[in-house]
Amino acid sequence: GMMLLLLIVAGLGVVTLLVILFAPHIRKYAAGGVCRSTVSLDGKTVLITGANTGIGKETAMELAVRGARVIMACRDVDKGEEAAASIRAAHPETQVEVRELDLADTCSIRAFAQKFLGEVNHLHILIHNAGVMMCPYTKTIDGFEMHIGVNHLGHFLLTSLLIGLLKRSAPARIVVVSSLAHNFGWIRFHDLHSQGSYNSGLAYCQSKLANVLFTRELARRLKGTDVTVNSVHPGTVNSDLTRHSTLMTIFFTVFATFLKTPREGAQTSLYCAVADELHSVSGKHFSDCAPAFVAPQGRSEETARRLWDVSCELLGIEWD
Ligand SMILES: NC(=O)c1ccc[n+]([C@@H]2O[C@H](COP(=O)([O-])OP(=O)(O)OC[C@H]3O[C@@H](n4cnc5c(N)ncnc54)[C@H](O)[C@@H]3O)[C@@H](O)[C@H]2O)c1
Repeated sequence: GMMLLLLIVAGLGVVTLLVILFAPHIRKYAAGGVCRSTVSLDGKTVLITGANTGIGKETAMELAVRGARVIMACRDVDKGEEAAASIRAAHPETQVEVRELDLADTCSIRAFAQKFLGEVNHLHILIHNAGVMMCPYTKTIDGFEMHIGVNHLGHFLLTSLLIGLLKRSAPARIVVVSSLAHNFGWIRFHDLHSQGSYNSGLAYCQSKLANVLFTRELARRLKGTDVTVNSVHPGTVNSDLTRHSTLMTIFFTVFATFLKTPREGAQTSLYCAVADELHSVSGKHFSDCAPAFVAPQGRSEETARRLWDVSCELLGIEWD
């Protein structure tokens, strides 16, 4: 017994030593791709959802530094203003503005869009970044399950309201922040809102698969418009996304060295938003600033069309 304990302790010691020794290499690997484009965004307008924290805030800052007017659409305006102030403090020349948008409320989305359309003449880059992960079972104001409601349906409605403006501003790009988690999801058409049974992890995966399918179908419909749309896996990023799950929070804290920083996590969104070589690439999925694997269920045109129709029906909109 004593011998075994000693062996375990020694083993753990060796592993710890190796991790410490190789930490810089692990960091380098975890950091993943970097957006190397130097494109300037002077005169361009960018809209990004959930921009007051994590990946969204870093994405907003970088695009603003490149000269764009960046509109940060946030559920909590005070937190949004705080984030905007910290961006301005670090980069006084930037143009960042905050607007209220709650993706869990279609009235808020419509009010936001109406105001936005009255305020801006162009929209060149739209980034669907906001997301909720593994929250307890909750419904949006409109009665949608929170993950599918915010991560997919909210962004679906927002896009439908701004698509005319994007087309008029072409060339324009849409970036949908999905996840590797889409691999573990499937669209439960018989119970999209998990009323029968709820698993917060699966509900998240379903919504991130919906992001991939939406990207695919929207790209098909936008052919010939010079508006492109691509989806992104940002990497495993040390952010507040895990706030609803104690287990995930512990996991993310323990393995922090293996994770990307929000700044590193923003690179693939930035790449899809600005890289010259992607000017006519649409309907694709990216990770580490490179094309990435899409699960078979994310490649099904049939599922993508069906989800499109169901989404229109749930939102009470016509969009063809
Ligand atoms: N962190 C990761 O490891 C990881 C991995 C894969 C994908 N992602 C995706 O990246 C995106 C950004 O996540 P993050 O890691 O920066 O986490 P985060 O929690 O810091 O950012 C999410 C943002 O979405 C906003 N949001 C949530 N509900 C909203 C609502 N109803 N209306 C408006 N805004 C709302 C939050 O306020 C927050 O600002 C998410 O879509 C997430 O699914 C993250």
